[in-house]
Amino acid sequence: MGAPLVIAIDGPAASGKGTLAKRLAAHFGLPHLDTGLLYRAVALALIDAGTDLGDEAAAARAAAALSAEGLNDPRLRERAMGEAASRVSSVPQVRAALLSWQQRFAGGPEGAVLDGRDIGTVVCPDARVKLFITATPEERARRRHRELAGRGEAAAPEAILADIRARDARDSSRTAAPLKAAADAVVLDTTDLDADAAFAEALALVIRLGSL
Ligand SMILES: Nc1ncnc2c1ncn2[C@@H]1O[C@H](COP(=O)(O)OP(=O)(O)O)[C@@H](O)[C@H]1O
Ligand SMILES: Nc1ccn([C@@H]2O[C@H](COP(=O)(O)OP(=O)(O)O)[C@@H](O)[C@H]2O)c(=O)n1
Repeated sequence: MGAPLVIAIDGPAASGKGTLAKRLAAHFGLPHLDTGLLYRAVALALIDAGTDLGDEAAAARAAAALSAEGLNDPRLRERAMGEAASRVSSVPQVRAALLSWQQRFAGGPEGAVLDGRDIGTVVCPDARVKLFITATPEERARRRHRELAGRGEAAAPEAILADIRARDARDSSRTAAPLKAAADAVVLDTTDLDADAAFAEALALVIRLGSL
């Protein structure tokens, strides 16, 4: 078996990083972790317990108690959960509790594909391949709107754009592991690429950067 292939994929909301991560993982036969689900699950645990999302100690306890089964709840994909996850994810104790989980996942013998906000900067700083996926806020809002509508969750497109802008601002400005491209990440702007074209570009980058 060759050296493990760890692929770190970061980027803002609805940039397409999860779609790419899933397809790359399938292509290379690697396990995939959508790390946003961990933060969404912490937020959902607080909501289900009727606890204020601003209660940092409760958020840290929920992060420490997280179980893999909790990540299958379909409510995690709801629109409000992205915003709630963004709030709890700025708590350093929450991030610390989830870090070892993510690093254990990435440390398997074949490697792994992880997508999130701080994979290339904090979780897997030694990843062989780091991609930072972007698209304009308007295009990301269009994608998220289509996705939510497809699942029967209707919302005004302008409200989704406002969500995306607010989340970008919060995720980029927080002190703990802010959203940003690692210095050695390659940026892929998918604004004018459909999902297949984005995958073709990402695959070519992984092959080149990973010397595969
Ligand atoms: N390049 C693309 N062009 C158009 N739609 C896309 C593209 N990439 C992903 N999508 C769609 O946009 C939505 C958000 O993609 P997703 O991968 O979940 O983004 P993220 O993980 O960055 O939040 C999904 O419905 C997905 O199918
Ligand atoms: N590695 C990560 C992943 C997500 N998050 C947080 O969790 C929120 C939800 O992430 P997500 O990836 O599920 O959201 P989308 O990009 O799919 O909308 C983000 O807005 C971040 O605040 C994070 O801080 N670090």
